[in-house]
Amino acid sequence: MTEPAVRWEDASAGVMVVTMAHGRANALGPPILDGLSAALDEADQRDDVRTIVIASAIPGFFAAGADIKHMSAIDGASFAAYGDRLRGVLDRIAAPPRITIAAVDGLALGGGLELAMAASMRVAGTDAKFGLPEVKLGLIPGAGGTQRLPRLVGRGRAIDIMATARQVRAGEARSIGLVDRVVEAGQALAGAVELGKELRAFSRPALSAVLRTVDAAFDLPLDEGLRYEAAQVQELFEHGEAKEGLTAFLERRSPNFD
Ligand SMILES: CCCCCCCCCCCCC/C=C/C(=O)SCCNC(=O)CCNC(=O)[C@H](O)C(C)(C)COP(=O)(O)OP(=O)(O)OC[C@H]1O[C@@H](n2cnc3c(N)ncnc32)[C@H](O)[C@@H]1OP(=O)(O)O
Repeated sequence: MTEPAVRWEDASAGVMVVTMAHGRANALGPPILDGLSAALDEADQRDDVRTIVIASAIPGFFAAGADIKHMSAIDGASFAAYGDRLRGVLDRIAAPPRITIAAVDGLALGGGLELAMAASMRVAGTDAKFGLPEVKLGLIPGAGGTQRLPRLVGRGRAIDIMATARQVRAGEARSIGLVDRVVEAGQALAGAVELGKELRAFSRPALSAVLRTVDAAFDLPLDEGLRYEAAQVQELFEHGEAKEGLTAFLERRSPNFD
């Protein structure tokens, strides 16, 4: 029996670990997209899943990008349909309410980096390398890379990385904002689960509001963004868990967030 391209398991503290294991490079073809979709469906049906960690079991690879073997064999209509499918899965990973964390050891290239950038945060081992080498194929990133990379690292660095097709090592990725935490080689999954467990102590509505308001900062003019932030914090104060958080502080105890 062939191993599933994607499997998932609970890691306690509301963390679900989704692991990709397809072929030699986790090329993002239908098996991985079907698996990621199924894992997200499972998480959507469970109220106890607060954080999703996405990792790879393939040595040396997080994911090497969209499946070139498939791409070379399809027509424009299929390319468009698959692109919509791939972007749809990544948009689900990016969307609140859950925090998603990409655990990257090895290579995250093309769609593999786009997958990692769709996550809320990225934890990388020192062996991780990142790149958007699509220009080598006569393409550009087509699953959010041209939109999410500049938001993370700025216009100039994004053009540099995409135009040179170069690989960015973990240390540089951390220094330019592409990666949030760097851990020892091979320890990205452990580091990402640890980060997910840290978040368990905090209010889920507040964490979800962090995602929504930060994303709004890129989509709204400042004055509208400030109004959106004000509305979100008011909502949390009146209908969220702020009363419990504020009371717990005054009573010098840990808050009991749901
Ligand atoms: C119905 C499905 C349709 C899918 C079509 C997708 C449409 C998508 C539309 C939207 C997206 C468009 C924008 C494009 C996004 C992309 O991601 S394009 C791909 C970007 N990635 C790359 O260019 C990386 C390509 N790989 C490499 O450069 C090298 O493999 C490596 C990563 C540097 C590793 O080199 P090395 O260590 O020498 O190992 P290899 O022998 O090269 O590779 C090991 C095996 O893995 C296979 N492989 C590697 N990458 C891919 C890939 N992206 N797709 C498919 N297969 C890949 C490689 O062929 C080897 O396989 P075997 O020969 O069978 O061992």
